[in-house]
Amino acid sequence: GVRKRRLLQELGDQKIPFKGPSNQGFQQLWDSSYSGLVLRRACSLPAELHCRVQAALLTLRKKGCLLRDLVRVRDRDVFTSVSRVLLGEPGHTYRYLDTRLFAIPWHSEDTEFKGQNCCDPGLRAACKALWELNSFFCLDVSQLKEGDRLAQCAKVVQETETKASDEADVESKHSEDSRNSEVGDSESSCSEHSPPRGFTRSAKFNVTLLNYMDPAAMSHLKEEPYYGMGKMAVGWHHDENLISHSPVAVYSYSCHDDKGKCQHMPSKEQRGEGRTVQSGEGSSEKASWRIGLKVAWDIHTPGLMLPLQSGDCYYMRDNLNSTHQHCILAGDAARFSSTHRVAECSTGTLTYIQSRCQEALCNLHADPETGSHSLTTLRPATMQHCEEIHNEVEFEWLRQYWFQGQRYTRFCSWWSKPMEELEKDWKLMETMTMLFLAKVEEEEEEEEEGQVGESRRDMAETLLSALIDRHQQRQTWRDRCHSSLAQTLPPEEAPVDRPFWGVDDPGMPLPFDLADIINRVESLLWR
Ligand SMILES: O=C(O)CCC(=O)C(=O)O
Ligand SMILES: [Fe+2]
Repeated sequence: GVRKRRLLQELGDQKIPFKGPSNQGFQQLWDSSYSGLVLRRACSLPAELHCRVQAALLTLRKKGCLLRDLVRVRDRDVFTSVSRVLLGEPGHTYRYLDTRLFAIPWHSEDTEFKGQNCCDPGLRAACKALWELNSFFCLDVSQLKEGDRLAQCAKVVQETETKASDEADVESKHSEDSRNSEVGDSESSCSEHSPPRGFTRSAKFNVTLLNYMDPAAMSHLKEEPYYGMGKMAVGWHHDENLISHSPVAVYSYSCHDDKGKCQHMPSKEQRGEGRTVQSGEGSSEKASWRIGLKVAWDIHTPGLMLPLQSGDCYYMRDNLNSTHQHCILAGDAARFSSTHRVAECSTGTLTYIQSRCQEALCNLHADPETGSHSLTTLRPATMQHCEEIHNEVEFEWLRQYWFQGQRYTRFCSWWSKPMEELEKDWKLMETMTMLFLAKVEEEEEEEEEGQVGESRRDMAETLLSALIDRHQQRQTWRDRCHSSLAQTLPPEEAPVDRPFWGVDDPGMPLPFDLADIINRVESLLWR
């Protein structure tokens, strides 16, 4: 907000310079200020992998899995301009812009045997292809060395300089690249004792966030404001929710018109870097997609702009993501990207939240005879812990999940059962809060006026702060669900405000609206 405004003010009408491959000093700039960026040209990936991945992306589009997210940016609801879907390790989630995405599990070799039937064979095959790409990236990133990076950089310049050259020239470079990418070859140049500078520890990418956008279908794309790089598909940002210093690997696929055909090697007319490039027959080339990079909060270092051909990959290594921002500049063709990440999942997996629920429910005792419930302890610290878990499961899981409508159950039922179970646990926690409240109010009656017991005050305060938090967050989710943007969604994608129940629902221990209860507990504390 403020920092950004100040930067734009300082800049006035001027633009900061940036360099692309055709500019003098591009390579030096890359080496000096963007050394964490690595480009892997399409030709250094196995051809079958390209074919499977590209077919998978088209399948996911055909099935309608890619959807725009209704995220929150500075307290405002906005749709992302790209459509997305998350794939990843079973039970993993990825949180960005106040939105938790739930991964469709990629069906790797080992999970296949467990006979899961959560999605149809076509979708399963697509997920598996992206898992294979993920495995390729895990290995490739861990093998990257300074030498490789420089070799790759040299090629960018080389290829740009010879852009007007014929196919034969490109063919020869392809074979050069595949030699370089052989494991044995690169191992021999590396001493085991001293990993070269810039060496990245082996990365285990646990999710990939897929992006898709067809610029032709977008009525308005923002202009890149600082450098004048052109129309942005994704504005300047750091990737959120990652293990610090972990790499990000991106596969870029721009699909040119003949659909379904595997085009991992860009044809001649697809290699241009911008509209300015003209090819032989007088037909103007299509503008390519580009990635923009800038040093965060710096208006002196020139920006870097890197055109991507279909099938190209890039890595953001080391701390590039934290020291720099990146944006995606739209080309003419529709484009997919698969962005592989090491998500920070300490509080973001299904097993994590399930075990949290178990912790809370330890404090709830069910009488085996009557089935009636009671609390095991009333210690404020324990109760606070339980109420926090209650809020966590409600707002970080249930409401996040249902806010995204039926989108998960439509394609893949993997999350359905776990979500039902989490909701059952949550409902037991509603019972716990009800019992806790009853205790706080009952002891009130037993005590003499004017004498407020310390422990009761503690209990009431603990309860009150959890209830206020819950009340406010329920309101925020109600607002998000009923926003004018949410109304524009078709029924199957529309946000669902769940859990929600009416005032006279006999199955629920407490009302949805907590205003009355909050008032009661507050007035009890004021005595
Ligand atoms: O599409 C890309 O190349 C990267 C998109 C991106 O920056 C993101 O999804 O965070
Ligand atoms: Fe990003």
